[in-house]
Amino acid sequence: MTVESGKRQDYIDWDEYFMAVAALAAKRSKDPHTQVGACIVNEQNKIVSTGYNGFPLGCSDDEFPWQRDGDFSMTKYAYVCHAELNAILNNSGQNLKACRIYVVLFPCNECAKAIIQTGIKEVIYLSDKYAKSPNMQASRRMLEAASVKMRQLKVKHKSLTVNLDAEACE
Ligand SMILES: Nc1ccn([C@H]2C[C@H](O)[C@@H](COP(=O)(O)O)O2)c(=O)n1
Ligand SMILES: [Zn+2]
Repeated sequence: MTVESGKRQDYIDWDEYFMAVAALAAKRSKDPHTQVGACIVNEQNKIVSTGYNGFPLGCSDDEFPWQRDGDFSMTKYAYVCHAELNAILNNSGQNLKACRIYVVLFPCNECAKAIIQTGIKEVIYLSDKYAKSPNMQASRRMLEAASVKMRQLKVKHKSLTVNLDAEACE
């Protein structure tokens, strides 16, 4: 491989770039246990939308519960809008047909339905920590039946640092 042009060699590839954008979106999540981000990309490798898990508009992060256990209506599970659904809903009216979705955690069954119905053709995920749960199994079953590709991303760069110090850019 020639490096005669002097081109940088340790740049991130498209998959890592879009997954890093998803991971950055996850940093906006207020969920104390699991922060998920998603990034939707079109066939031209342009970002169409991003999202992270959080409560719907008008549902205060300080008033609604972040608990995982107890009565359903007293847990976050009754209220949280998942990263993938937020990314789908945040898109400003573009057709998502043939897009890819990069997501930090494998999509649940409800998000899988939305992914399929919008025409997204590929799910690229990092973690599959809930793979054994019935809702992830249902999700996989639906995505398979709908011929949505699924791929766990194996990255070259496990950690990327973003420097927001203005002086570091000089
Ligand atoms: N693919 C996924 C899976 C989960 N989420 C959200 C829903 C919750 O806010 C959190 C999971 O919480 P845990 O049960 O791990 O305490 O992640 C999502 O946005 N997308
Ligand atoms: Zn979901």
